[in-house]
Amino acid sequence: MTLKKQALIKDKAFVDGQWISATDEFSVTNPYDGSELVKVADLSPEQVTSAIGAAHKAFSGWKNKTAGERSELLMKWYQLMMDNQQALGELLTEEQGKPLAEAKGEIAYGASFVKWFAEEALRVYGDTIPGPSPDNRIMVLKQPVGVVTAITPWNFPNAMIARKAAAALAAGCTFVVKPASETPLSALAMAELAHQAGIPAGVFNVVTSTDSKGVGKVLTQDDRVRKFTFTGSTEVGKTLIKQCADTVKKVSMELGGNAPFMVFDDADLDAAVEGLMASKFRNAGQTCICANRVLVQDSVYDAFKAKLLERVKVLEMGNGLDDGVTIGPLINSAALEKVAKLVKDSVAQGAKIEVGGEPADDESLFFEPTVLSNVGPDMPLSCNEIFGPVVPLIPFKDEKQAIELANDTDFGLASYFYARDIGRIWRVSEGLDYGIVGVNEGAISNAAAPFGGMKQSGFGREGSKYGLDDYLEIKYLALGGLG
Ligand SMILES: NC(=O)c1ccc[n+]([C@@H]2O[C@H](COP(=O)([O-])OP(=O)(O)OC[C@H]3O[C@@H](n4cnc5c(N)ncnc54)[C@H](O)[C@@H]3O)[C@@H](O)[C@H]2O)c1
Ligand SMILES: O=C[C@H](O)CS(=O)(=O)O
Repeated sequence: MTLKKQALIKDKAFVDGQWISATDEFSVTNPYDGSELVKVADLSPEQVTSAIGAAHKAFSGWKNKTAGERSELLMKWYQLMMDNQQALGELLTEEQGKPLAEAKGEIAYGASFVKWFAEEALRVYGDTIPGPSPDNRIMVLKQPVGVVTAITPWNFPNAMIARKAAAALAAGCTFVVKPASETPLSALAMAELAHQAGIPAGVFNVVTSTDSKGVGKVLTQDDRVRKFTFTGSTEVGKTLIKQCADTVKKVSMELGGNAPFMVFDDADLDAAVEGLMASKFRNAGQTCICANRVLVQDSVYDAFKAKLLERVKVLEMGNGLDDGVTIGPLINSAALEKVAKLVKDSVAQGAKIEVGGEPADDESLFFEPTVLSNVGPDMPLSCNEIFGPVVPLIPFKDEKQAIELANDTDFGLASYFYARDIGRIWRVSEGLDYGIVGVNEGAISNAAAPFGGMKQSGFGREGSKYGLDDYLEIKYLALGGLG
């Protein structure tokens, strides 16, 4: 069923199957021009506690549905998302800024997790294990952990929620999410479609609030919550992990990144350029898996740079709703200032701007698509997650140095390299300390694959057959007296 976009724009939180208001409201704006889209209910921590109560109340009914019943409801949710891909995409572009083609792609990507886990819901298998004696048997049950709470970021306001909620609901858990206050509309539209799919009250709840810290404490410290999952910065993730400790919650963290993108002398340079364009400039560089450091072997450095500059120079900034626009605005002024400072400070240390290098103008949130050469591994652009459309080119001499440079970071989420020698492909793939390695591939996001990081990029995996594990308890039955 296709809805008009207006029917999907919600200004209240969704709790226990009801749209609820609050004493205060906050404004949601379009980052393209700063215009206000809508004012949304600004829930208090007390109201979020009530949302947890609703999820707690709904848990028994939801976990006692059959796997087939949960699967059917998730599949209906999936279909409604796809039926409304255009309207959901437009809504996402307006609140987040990414080009409409990317936004519609995100809707399909988020929906693919709902479909994937609708199918995985039917495969929550246990074990029978040979017993220690003739009258004993060992059995393993897998059961839903219970109430799950989540906090998600603004850069993928649909998919980061779908990736968590679909797994949680498939496992039989109930779910309360606080989306980023920059981009709550996509989450609220998802709630409307969950309701229309017939997902019962209290199973999927969206709490909107600007009180991140106060609401975060509720979502991480309420003892009725058995699992907390977060996607966002490493700094905030560390705080939230600590807040979960007192009630010993299961925790999963999808945090920051600093992805190396390596081009070896045996790479297909045209393919490497296309792979870099796909990875780096998606969402104007505002993704956790964007190529962040581009390491190019000396002998192909100039040829690769020339090919890259040709592609970057034709990128088009503008309103994401307009045809042909490939680069949207950054999310806010703080993000723009951060990117500009990283570039300025790196230039001051010797980096050379080949194209771009500045905010597009004095009023908007656009940063010019940028390439810098002669970037050192210790410069600010190399040591920080850029989160903008900026490519730092870093030369390297050999494979050993490339791997050392790539691993020289506290992060371990995504990495990429282009090479064609099979021995090199195995050596480099096994030598990289990252949860994800793109080999001759710059587009790595897929619901069938285990997404997640190592080191300070977090722990847990989302998507794939592994994605349900974080939402299940393993129960061991020791069966005696069977002789
Ligand atoms: N690993 C992944 O899958 C993934 C995906 C997207 C973004 N990220 C990371 O997220 C960061 C960018 O997103 P962001 O700016 O929204 O991150 P952020 O950590 O600032 O915010 C993420 C969410 O946490 C909330 N929040 C902020 N401070 C909080 C606090 N003290 N207590 C509770 N909640 C709090 C925010 O309101 C938002 O909803 C980048 O580092 C990026 O790499 C990682
Ligand atoms: O920003 C980080 C996201 O996890 C990237 S993706 O949506 O998984 O591709």
